[in-house]
Formats: sequence, structure tokens, C-alpha cells
Amino acid sequence: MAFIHIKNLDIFFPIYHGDSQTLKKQTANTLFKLSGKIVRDEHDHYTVRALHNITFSITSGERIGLVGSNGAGKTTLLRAMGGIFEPVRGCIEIDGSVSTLLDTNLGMNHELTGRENIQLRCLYNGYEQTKTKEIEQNVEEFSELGPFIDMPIKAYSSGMTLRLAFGLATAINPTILLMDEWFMAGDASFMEKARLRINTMVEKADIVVISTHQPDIIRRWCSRVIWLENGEVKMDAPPDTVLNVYLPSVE
Ligand SMILES: Nc1ncnc2c1ncn2[C@@H]1O[C@H](COP(=O)(O)OP(=O)(O)OP(=O)(O)O)[C@@H](O)[C@H]1O
Repeated sequence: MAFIHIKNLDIFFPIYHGDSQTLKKQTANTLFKLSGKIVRDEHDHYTVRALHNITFSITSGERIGLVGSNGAGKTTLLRAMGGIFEPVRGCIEIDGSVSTLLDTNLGMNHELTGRENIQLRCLYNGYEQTKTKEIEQNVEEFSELGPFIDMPIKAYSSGMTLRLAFGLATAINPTILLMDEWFMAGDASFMEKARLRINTMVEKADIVVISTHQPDIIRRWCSRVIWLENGEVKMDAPPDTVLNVYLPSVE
């Protein structure tokens, strides 16, 4: 049974030149400090406190919506659960295979072709040749890149990179799916195909965590909502309970 256990999680980012004396930087830092997000660490350096004292558990079958204003910490939390950021304090315990739909550049080598990137990802996941071939065909068909599949990614447009990254991430059915809603942005025909693929993935996954600003997505997909504000959990409850308080606060 898949699970995610997070206990007392803190994630800080160091800010280089945070103590610089230019007027512009001083003003920005003062505003940030007033919001409580910039703190001094034990070495007297400034850090942005992206997540603070986060504790919750997600069990098999749950579909979590992460909400919160810009900078609340949603992406940082998804990245921490995806193993991209290490906890500064606290711990994250995960059981299950994790797939992330967070950033088209994650794990992509821009010097390699689309096909080589697919093969590299399969190698990383430890897939044998038959499965790799299957995934390669699946992504090639879905992404509709034509001859570009054999061109280096650095020659792709942002839409083409999105198609490849999306196709690759959704060709593998994980037990835990972590997703940022912006990943669903794209042209209309792509969106239709993307939606179908995501629906299948969401249905098959044991656990889904999606960061979103859209109440429709939450009502449609989520069984529970975690509201983050200033890097902390403000509310953790069923969708209607959270949306009834959250939506009026952002209107
Ligand atoms: N690499 C980084 N370096 C420094 N600060 C960062 C970094 N990444 C995020 N932050 C800071 O951490 C905080 C949380 O950011 P995060 O991107 O997780 O918010 P979010 O809720 O996803 O916002 P949005 O809805 O705008 O995408 C913000 O104050 C942000 O400025």
C-alpha cells in the first residue's frame, strides 16, 4: 500500500547577497522579512523559509489538492515529495513509485535527442529493452514530434518540449503521481489528448497530489485539500470545507 508520511518538514533556500546594502535589495529584504519568510540561519546568512513544520500523512486511495496563494510553498512541497529537494529539517517517508509532472526540464538533457532522452529515462528506471521500446513508441506517437524526435531537445519550441516531457511522464504509470496544474497548459488539441492521458493516470495511481488554483480541478478530482500559506499548513480537510474558507479569502 502506497503512502507518504511527512514529519516536521522545513525547507529553506539560501539567498546569496541577501545582506547586500543596495537600496533596492534592502527594501525587498525588509518587505520579505516583515512577511516572516526571510530568516537568518546559525551562520548569520539570510534564507527564504519556503516550508516550515509541515506534518501530514497521505494514504493509498487519496487524491490531494494543494492550494495557497503565490509563494505559499506548493511547488516546493511537491518537489520535496518528488525527492528533488532534500529536507533541511524533518523527514519524508514514501512507499511507492513516484512520477512527477512538475517541470518540463526536469531530468531532460537538452543536448540529446527526444528519443535518447526517452531511452535514458527508461535506463534510469531500470526497464529492460522490450519495455523501453514500448515506451519509446508510445511517447513518439503521443508527442507527434515527427522527425523532431531524433533532433536535440535544444532545437525544440517550448510547446514541443512540453509534449515530449508530458508524453514521457505519462507513459509510465506510477503508484504516486505529483503534479503541478500548469503542466496541463498547452494548445487546445493537445489539452484534449493530455486530459485523457491524465485521467487514466489519475485513475490508475494509488495517490495523487496536485497543486492548483482552480476549484473545478479540486471538485472533480480531489478527496482532500491541503491549504498552504506562508510555508505552513493552514487547513487540511475535505474539499468543500477548505474551499468554503479559501475561495472567499482570495476573491
Ligand atoms: N530556488 C529557490 N530559491 C530561493 N527561494 C525560492 C526558490 N524556490 C522557491 N523559493 C521561495 O520559496 C517560497 C515558496 O515558493 P513555491 O514556488 O513553492 O510557491 P508556490 O506556492 O508554488 O507558488 P506559485 O503558486 O506562485 O507557483 C517562495 O517564497 C519562493 O520565493
